Amino acid sequence: MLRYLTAGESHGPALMAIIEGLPAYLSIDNEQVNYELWRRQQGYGRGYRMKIETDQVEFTSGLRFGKTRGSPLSFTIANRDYKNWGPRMSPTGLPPNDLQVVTKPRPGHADLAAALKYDYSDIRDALERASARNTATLVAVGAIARQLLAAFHIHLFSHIIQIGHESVNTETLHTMTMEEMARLAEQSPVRTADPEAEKRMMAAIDAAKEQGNTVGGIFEVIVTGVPVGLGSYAMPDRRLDGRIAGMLMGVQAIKGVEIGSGFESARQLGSTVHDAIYYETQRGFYRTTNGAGGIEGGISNGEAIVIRAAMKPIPTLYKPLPSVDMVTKEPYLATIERSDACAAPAAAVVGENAVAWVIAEAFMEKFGGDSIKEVKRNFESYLLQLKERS
Ligand SMILES: Cc1cc2nc3c(=O)[nH]c(=O)nc-3n(C[C@H](O)[C@H](O)[C@H](O)COP(=O)(O)O)c2cc1C
Ligand SMILES: C=C(O[C@@H]1CC(C(=O)O)=C[C@@H](OP(=O)(O)O)[C@H]1O)C(=O)O
Repeated sequence: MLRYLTAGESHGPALMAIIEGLPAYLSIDNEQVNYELWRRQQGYGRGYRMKIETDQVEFTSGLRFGKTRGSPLSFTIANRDYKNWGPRMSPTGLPPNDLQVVTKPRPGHADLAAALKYDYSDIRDALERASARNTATLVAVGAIARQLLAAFHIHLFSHIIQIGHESVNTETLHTMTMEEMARLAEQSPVRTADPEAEKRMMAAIDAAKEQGNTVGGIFEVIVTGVPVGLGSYAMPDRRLDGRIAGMLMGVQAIKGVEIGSGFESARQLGSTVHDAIYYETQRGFYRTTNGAGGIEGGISNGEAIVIRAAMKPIPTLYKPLPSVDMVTKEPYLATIERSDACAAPAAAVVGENAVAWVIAEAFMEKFGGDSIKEVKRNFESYLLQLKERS
């Protein structure tokens, strides 16, 4: 069983994670992990904080000479901004005399609900962990899972399909191969594969920013090379679609997830939605469409897994919505705080790595072994079983 746990506050000394259950002798390239962390920090619309941070993973256990040893793997990612917060975020000691507690909750953030739930007198105790800063650890965890998947030719990419009202032209995307889409998205400041839409999307972000506003978006994650058979219909919590959706909804500001034709499938007739099954001796079973998005009955069906997630606009607004001070109960207009105007391109990278984790978990459940050699043996034996049926 593969599992992980993360810890860390946004302006505390560091973020950290422990991963347990990786097979021994899996090669881990720390530069690959750093590359994913770098990708998460990019994206048009990000705020000043991203200029302060240069996220880098520092492994502290579980790796020797770049290979896992079957023991828990742990790492930290330093918060460079901590030096600017020092005593105000010190894990030990007393609060400084000049500490200003936060009592003004931002609509759309965790502030009010969390302060009431945990009985906090300082909203900072909520926002530090609620902050999407910790998506850095999630990305690093996913980047490690991704290296396991790559050993079995499973790959992922993501691209933005909508920012505010501006969406990609699906006709344009249909003329491209997945490799082209991935390459174009990688080069785009908003991570979209449609160069025409890119201009409109950047303008939408600029317009929101100028108005002291924020804007959300939709990203798509595509996973290729997943064999038939990950996940199960046997119990709801074993369904691959449910696990992917749960993981993505676990990311800050993600408010909707769909697999394949998703919400659109509710508007279409069954004959349009479902993917006909064909057979040829050379190819075995195959489909010519993928409305199911690669998952049927909670099980991967061998097609590419296609997932979309919707991100709401960032809650911290330069022109804030009305809210009430938790102590005085008086209405206030919040003081201006630095913030992202749009973080959907960054969220796409988070989504991609978060999905990698879920696929790796399901993969290890099916083919799990204590060494990478054992996992490969299990995997290859299953491929032979599939071949016998085709
Ligand atoms: C990559 C990323 C960056 C974010 N940046 C900010 C930000 O700068 N300011 C902000 O108020 N919220 C930001 N958010 C969103 C908040 O973290 C999120 O809305 C908040 O934790 C409340 O959770 P909820 O939206 O899931 O209800 C960001 C989210 C992500 C995924
Ligand atoms: C730090 C990150 O994102 C942060 C997420 C975030 C929030 O409220 O979610 C608020 C902002 O934090 P700060 O107030 O320190 O600028 C973002 O910068 C990051 O992505 O690494």
